[in-house]
Amino acid sequence: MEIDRAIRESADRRLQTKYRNAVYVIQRAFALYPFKEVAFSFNGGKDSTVLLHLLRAGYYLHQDNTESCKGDELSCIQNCPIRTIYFESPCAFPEIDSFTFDTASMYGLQLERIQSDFKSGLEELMKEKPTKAIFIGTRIGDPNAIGQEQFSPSSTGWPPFMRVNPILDWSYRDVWSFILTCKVKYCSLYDQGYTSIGSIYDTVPNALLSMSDSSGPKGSFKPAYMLLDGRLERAGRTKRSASKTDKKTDCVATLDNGGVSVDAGTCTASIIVIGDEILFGTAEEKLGSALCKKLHGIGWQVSHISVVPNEIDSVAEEVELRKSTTDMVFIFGALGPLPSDVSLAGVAKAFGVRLAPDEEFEEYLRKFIGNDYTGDRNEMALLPEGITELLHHETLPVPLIKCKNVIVMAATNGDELETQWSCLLDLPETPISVKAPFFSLHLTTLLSDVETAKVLSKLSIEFPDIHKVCHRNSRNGSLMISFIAKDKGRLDAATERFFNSFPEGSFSKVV
Ligand SMILES: Cc1cc2nc3c(=O)[nH]c(=O)nc-3n(C[C@H](O)[C@H](O)[C@H](O)COP(=O)(O)O)c2cc1C
Ligand SMILES: Nc1ncnc2c1ncn2[C@@H]1O[C@H](COP(=O)(O)OP(=O)(O)OP(=O)(O)O)[C@@H](O)[C@H]1O
Ligand SMILES: [Mg+2]
Repeated sequence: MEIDRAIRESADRRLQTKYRNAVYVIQRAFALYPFKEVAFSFNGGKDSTVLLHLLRAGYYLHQDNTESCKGDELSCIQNCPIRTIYFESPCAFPEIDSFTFDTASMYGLQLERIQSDFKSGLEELMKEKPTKAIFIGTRIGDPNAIGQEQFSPSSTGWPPFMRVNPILDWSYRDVWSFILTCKVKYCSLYDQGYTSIGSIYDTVPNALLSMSDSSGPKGSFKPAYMLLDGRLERAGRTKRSASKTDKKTDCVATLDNGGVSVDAGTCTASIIVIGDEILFGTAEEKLGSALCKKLHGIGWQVSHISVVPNEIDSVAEEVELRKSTTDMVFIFGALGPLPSDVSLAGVAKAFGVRLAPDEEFEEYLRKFIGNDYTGDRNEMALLPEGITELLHHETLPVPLIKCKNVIVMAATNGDELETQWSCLLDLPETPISVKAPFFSLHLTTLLSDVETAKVLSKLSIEFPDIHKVCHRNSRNGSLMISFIAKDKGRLDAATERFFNSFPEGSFSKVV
């Protein structure tokens, strides 16, 4: 069978492994479900094109080989008459439509064209023809891949079937290595700079493949397989706005402040420090406090700093709690190859996903660590599956890791934090938006706690929006009081009311 032969004859060990694993998943599915109750979701895209040929290989290997291919060329090519569903749309590219139809007819696929949306289309399909499993070309990194495994039951609210994702762990590069190694046809749009294809309204060629600057005529693009950084595969897809349930929408409205974009509201952060060394008293916690200062400096409010032991469950519990109550969670510590380095496992557990090898991160580590970095199963390259974004800045040897609204900081001291923080803010698409600043007034007084307490309590009722922070450095020394707020007018009104409640000269301002 030509696909199996092409892969076996190639010298690409990585591709051979990916191929073997995907074909194994396909063979398992063919063994588990009756062939008539299995469908292939095919849309002419590159991922489903790869899947088509894997299915042909998997079906060929699953069957008695002599049965399925008797030397007749046509029967060998059309060896997998699998039910194939295509959800048609008036917004699809004509090139996608024609490639889908031509390919289905060339390989003898039993095409079922569906005119409604995915969910209602599948509901209808299930009524007409029992369907137990559907092969889908979803890959890690696709927005809908989060939490999926190679076999994942359809979601609640969807008709019941098994989603079979044989190429879930394939990278962008794996997809193109397969297509080019097997020399199979693909949709012509990929030769015009499209790297991931949605509808005609939300898809343009990937600007990273543009040749207008140097190598080619204006307005032309290199083919999709020339894209070096697979993470930018969806750069030609216009972004959807954040969902209403996404807490980050609180931070969306922006004011323009002399060229620096400043968000109007406040964002909240929590900081989790993972450190047995702190809990055992052998080291002091410094990074949390330093980051707190930095966040305050850009108008963010830190609502919680915690120190947890180096245990997966403790980290997972804390992350789970904080990720849903604050806009951003920052984690320090427990990052690396040591047994105590549990931060990423804790984050994965908190989000209910597994740790999976990340090819891009692996490459950064290999460059950074060099010869000591061995094998593609190195544990340091295992990242929470489907939720990880690498935040790369040219100053950093290895990108920072962001999983949804959790950022795992690699800093182990103040200097490193300084660098990573600057890089984080300097990213073109930084997840940390600068907010309107806090205004504050800091005072000291020799008045007793009892004398000030009553006035402060009354002030809290009238000015609940003003933070009042009181502390002392010694029991007999002066009391320090800070008033902090975003609204300068309210801050002035509150402090004036406060001053008026005491004899003149009771307070000194601290600059
Ligand atoms: C055959 C098939 C099965 C799907 N099953 C589910 C599902 O069980 N749960 C779900 O939330 N979405 C399901 N989807 C929708 C996909 O998650 C996703 O929204 C769709 O592929 C569109 O991707 P896009 O928004 O990136 O274009 C399914 C889609 C297809 C084609
Ligand atoms: N209109 C559709 N009809 C049938 N299956 C679809 C459709 N849209 C998506 N799918 C399924 O979802 C998978 C993932 O879609 P996705 O758009 O990410 O990949 P692709 O279209 O194969 O490649 P690309 O990322 O280049 O667009 C497809 O491989 C296919 O299995
Ligand atoms: Mg697509």
